[in-house]
Amino acid sequence: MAGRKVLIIYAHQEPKSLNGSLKNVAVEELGKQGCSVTVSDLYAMQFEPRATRNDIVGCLHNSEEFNYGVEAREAYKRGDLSDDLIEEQKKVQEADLLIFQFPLYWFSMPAIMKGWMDRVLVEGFAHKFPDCYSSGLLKNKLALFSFTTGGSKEMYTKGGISGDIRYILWPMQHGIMHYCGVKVLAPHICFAPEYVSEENRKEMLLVWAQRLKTLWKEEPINCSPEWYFK
Ligand SMILES: Cc1cc2nc3c(=O)[nH]c(=O)nc-3n(C[C@H](O)[C@H](O)[C@H](O)COP(=O)(O)OP(=O)(O)OC[C@H]3O[C@@H](n4cnc5c(N)ncnc54)[C@H](O)[C@@H]3O)c2cc1C
Ligand SMILES: [Zn+2]
Repeated sequence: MAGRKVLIIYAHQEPKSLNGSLKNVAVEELGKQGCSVTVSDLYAMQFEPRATRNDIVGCLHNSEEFNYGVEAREAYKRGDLSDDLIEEQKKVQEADLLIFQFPLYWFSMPAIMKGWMDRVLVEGFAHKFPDCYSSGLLKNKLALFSFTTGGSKEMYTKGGISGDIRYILWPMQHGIMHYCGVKVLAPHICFAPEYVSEENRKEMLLVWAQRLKTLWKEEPINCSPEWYFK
């Protein structure tokens, strides 16, 4: 929808990958709609995934015993987080929609993206207990997890060898985004792109472009345990 702001957090090393193409499709389609689209290309940025002392500029709140969560929270209050974190938080703050685009790594997101979650979603910025879930500090935003797999759709079913794909989404969608108050749109999954024909892959990109055309009319999922485990 024209005027909406979208942040794509993208984790793939290779621009020619299917993930790269899916990211390009989103940039193009949302751009056509008049959205302003920003991409955090994590590998290209050489984004630091480790949560360390380096994230805090200047003196520590407690220099005797380092506690990352406490130090990040206090540094956020003082405006003393490292520049890369301040930059990412600004992008998140401005966005109406966050799209996470990545290949599934060990039933999860790649470490570089998990590092983005660990470092950017600081207490005081994204959540502050009891301001979590429906009152999380990033409420009024939407998130969408768009990813590719090695395994087939059949493998990722309840009776399948890998179990329902929704089990994998619980930590990412509920544990991270919902915890921070973000409403979650249905995930977009391209199963096993390496093992299908070129034609099928082109179809996957078309389906994604098609979905994006009416994305702003979608209702968020009911992000509760039942959605994942019933
Ligand atoms: C460390 C690690 C852990 C993993 N863990 C898991 C796991 O737990 N579960 C699981 O299921 N999988 C797992 N995988 C597999 C991984 O999820 C898949 O390899 C990945 O999702 C495939 O996506 P890709 O973008 O990298 O594919 P690519 O190999 O980049 O893309 C597939 C093909 O699409 C082609 N392509 C790109 N653009 C277009 C276009 N516009 N039109 C047509 N074709 C195009 C590319 O050229 C390529 O030939 C793991 C992989 C690694 C490395
Ligand atoms: Zn939830």
